[in-house]
Amino acid sequence: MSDSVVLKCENLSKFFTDGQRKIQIFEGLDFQVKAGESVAIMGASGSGKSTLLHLLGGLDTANAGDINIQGQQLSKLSGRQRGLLRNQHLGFVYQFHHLLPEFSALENVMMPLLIGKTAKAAAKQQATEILQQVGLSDRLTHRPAQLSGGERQRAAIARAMVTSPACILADEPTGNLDEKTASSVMDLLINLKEQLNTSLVLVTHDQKVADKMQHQYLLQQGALIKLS
Ligand SMILES: Nc1ncnc2c1ncn2[C@@H]1O[C@H](COP(=O)(O)OP(=O)(O)OP(=O)(O)O)[C@@H](O)[C@H]1O
Repeated sequence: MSDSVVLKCENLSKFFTDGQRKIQIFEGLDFQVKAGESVAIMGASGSGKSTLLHLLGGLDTANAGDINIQGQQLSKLSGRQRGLLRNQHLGFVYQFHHLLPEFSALENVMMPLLIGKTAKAAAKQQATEILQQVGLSDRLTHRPAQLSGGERQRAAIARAMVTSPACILADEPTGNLDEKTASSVMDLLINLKEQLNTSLVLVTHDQKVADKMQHQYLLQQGALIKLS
C-alpha cells in the first residue's frame, strides 16, 4: 500500500442556520485517508455523518477549514472543476442505489465514463467487465426495477468503481439490505477496493460493517474521535 494521502481535511467546521439559530454540526475536524485505506465513520443519528460525507465529496461547502482531494483544494475549485474532480477521483455509493430508472444496468455503469469523455465502445467494454466482476454479467440489459435490492447495490458499486477512482465515499451502502445480502455486498465492495487500491470512507450505524474497515472513527458532539 502506498503512503500517499488521497483525502485530507483540516480544521473543518460546518453549521446550519435555522432562522436566527446557529446549529453547529462539527468544528475543527482533522482527518486524512491514505491510498487504499478503508475508514468507517460511525455516530448517532443526527451527529453529522452524511453532512461530513457531502463535504468530502464537494456536494456541500464547509464554513471553515480545507478539504484536499488528490492534491486539489476543494474551496479553490469552481463548480465545474469540482464536478470534474468528482468524476475523475471519487465514486459514490448511497443507501438507496440512485441508479437511473430508465437506463439498463450497463448504461448506468457506462455513464460516469461517458461523462468523463471515454469513447462509447471502450466505456461499454469497461462497464461490461466490472459488471461481470460484481456478478451481474447476465443482468446487463435489466433496468433497476428488474433487479433485486442486492443486485441494484452491486450495480451501484460497479458504477462507483468503473472509473477506478482514488476514493469511494459510501453512505450506509448496505443499510437497505437484509443481513445476508448486506454481508455479500460488503465483501464485494472490499474485494473490488483491494483489487483497485481504492480508498474507502464509509458511513455506517452497523458495527459489523465498521469492523470490516481498517480504521474506525466516531462522530460525537461535533468532534471526530479516532477509535482504531
Ligand atoms: N440542509 C440542512 N439544513 C439544516 N439542518 C440540516 C441540513 N442538513 C442536515 N441538517 C441537520 O444536521 C444534523 C446532521 O445531519 P446528518 O444527516 O449529517 O446526520 P447523520 O449523522 O448522517 O444522521 P443519520 O445517521 O440519521 O443519517 C441533523 O440534525 C440535521 O437535521
